[in-house]
Amino acid sequence: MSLAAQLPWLAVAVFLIGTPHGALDHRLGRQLLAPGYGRWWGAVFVLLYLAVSAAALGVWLATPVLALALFLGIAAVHFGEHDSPSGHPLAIAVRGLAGPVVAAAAHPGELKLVFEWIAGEGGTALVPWLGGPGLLAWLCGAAAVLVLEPRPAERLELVAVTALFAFAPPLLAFAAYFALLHTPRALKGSKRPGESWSALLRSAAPLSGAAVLLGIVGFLLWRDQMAAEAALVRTTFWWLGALTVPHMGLALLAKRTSPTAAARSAPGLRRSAAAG
Ligand SMILES: CC1=C(/C=C/C(C)=C/C=C/C(C)=C/C=O)C(C)(C)CCC1
Repeated sequence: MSLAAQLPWLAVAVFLIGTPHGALDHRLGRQLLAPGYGRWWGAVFVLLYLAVSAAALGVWLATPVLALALFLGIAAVHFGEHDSPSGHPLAIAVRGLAGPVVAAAAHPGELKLVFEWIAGEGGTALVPWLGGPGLLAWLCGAAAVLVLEPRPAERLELVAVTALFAFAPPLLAFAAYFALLHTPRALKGSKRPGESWSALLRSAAPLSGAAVLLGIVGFLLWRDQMAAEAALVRTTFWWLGALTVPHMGLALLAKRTSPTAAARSAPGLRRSAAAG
């Protein structure tokens, strides 16, 4: 499948299906901020969230290659925490890095082009690192997880995700992983006891709309400077990067102040908190 043909899938997976799972952050924000700021908690939340996102965007603008490397690392922790039930650091690293490392080994040419779109020409230099030494280290870690992990479902999921990134082209593989595995699981973990799916999605609607609007603005700004394909891919991953930083920071803060409250809003943390 050509890169251009993968783009609609990427856009649907990220902006339509994936957005609501981050757009529930205001619930955690309220728990954290309402006791101190009363009815002003919403304004404080929006200001802090935007400030952290803007700082993350600043890193993308100032040093895109470093930002891409950091993004891959941060995302690995995010995905690994959500998707490895054991909560063990090795399992987290192996699950979280499966996509970048396997895609770099199996589809180096295509990934180089995608990284060039995201971070400029320098971005391509990350691919041989990921697909060479990265792959070797990852294979050792994955072998250890497969031997030591007692849950067949976790072993099977690791094999399935590896196969997905090995056989499907990178952007399509990411779209499938994000829309079919990561987002449903994260949304399910955010559901409060007794809450219906429609109530959950209604609660995510305002911030989802705002976030998608930001994405559209980003795309229109980049579109003047590069081809539409590159603008869409750059916007998508910069946008994900800018929103993932406050999203994870909030979950971390909540975990420190109240592990049970955090567990209700962030499924990855529930597992880690439960694990210790
Ligand atoms: C750029 C890129 C990749 C990495 C994507 C990442 C790291 C996404 C992170 C998303 C997050 C953190 C979402 C939060 O909800 C892949 C899959 C290696 C291959 C295709 C190009």
